[in-house]
Amino acid sequence: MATSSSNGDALPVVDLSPFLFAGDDDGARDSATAAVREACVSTGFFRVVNHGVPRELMARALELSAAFFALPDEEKAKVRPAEGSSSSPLPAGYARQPAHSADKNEYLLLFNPKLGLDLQYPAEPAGFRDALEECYANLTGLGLLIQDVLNECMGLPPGFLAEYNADRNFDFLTPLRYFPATSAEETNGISAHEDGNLITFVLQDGVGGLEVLGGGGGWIPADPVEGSIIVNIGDVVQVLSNNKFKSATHRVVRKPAAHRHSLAFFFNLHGDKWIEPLPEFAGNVGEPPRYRGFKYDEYLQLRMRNKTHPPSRPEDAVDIAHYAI
Ligand SMILES: O=C(O)CCC(=O)C(=O)O
Ligand SMILES: [Fe+2]
Repeated sequence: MATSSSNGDALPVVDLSPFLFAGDDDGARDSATAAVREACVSTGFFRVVNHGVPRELMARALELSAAFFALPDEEKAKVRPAEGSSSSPLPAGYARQPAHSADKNEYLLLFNPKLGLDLQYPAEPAGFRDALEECYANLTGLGLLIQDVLNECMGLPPGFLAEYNADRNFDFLTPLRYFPATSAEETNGISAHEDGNLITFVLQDGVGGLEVLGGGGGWIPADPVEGSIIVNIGDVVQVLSNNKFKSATHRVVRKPAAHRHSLAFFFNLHGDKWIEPLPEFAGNVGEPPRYRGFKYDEYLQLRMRNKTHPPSRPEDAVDIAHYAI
């Protein structure tokens, strides 16, 4: 079976084995592709299994991440390239959300290890850096695979997205730690948002709290299922598809008495790329474009400003509606 909705799982589940192992018939690929398409036009959120990323690596990376975030603040603060010393697309390394932010988490922002940026990867705990680099490589491979599936779902010429999004230097990996909820009212871990990139992968520990906004307006839990990876579609795909494919609205609700750890990987477009609805979803089908064109880096910087200088009113944060026509 290519797809299933396993017992009690609120998310569509897509089995990627037909794409990874030779010998599978086209029918299994077609039904997995159809399941991805259905998820993309409804919520932009699904779960993948048999994705090829080793279970052992996922568990090891999350465990070492918990050990890193348990280090004293002054140790964590060392994992930060000096201001102006680095050429990363966004500020790399360790950061904690500002105290006045509604988001209650701390994170590492890690770019392609091949960029050779000093001090963005932690030296402690032992083995963490290796695990992160392995995750980076594995999740890049998964991004390339899902991108090809999306290309098919969108009915684009073969290899179109792979060529449009061929540069891998703006992808980033973020280990995150959410603080335990302190009261029944104070549970926000990450406010409802959409991701700016193409495709996001989330690996999570057993605590739970990630939720996606369903078509009917209710929040659907993306419960932890060992070995599975959560996939969500981001703004780049929503703009290219002229709103046909949804950039998933999601949030993290904090639980009492437990830190939550996750690893999110953002398969992303290079900042120099121009982005606007593709003719296949606009002019060619008689639809007006729903977004004006923009250089992607402008949007990335505006989004980072939301984090470093959170506006006092959440509705003033810049999101993709900024470019809507
Ligand atoms: O930690 C998670 O589960 C999700 C993180 C997230 O949505 C983000 O960093 O954009
Ligand atoms: Fe997100």
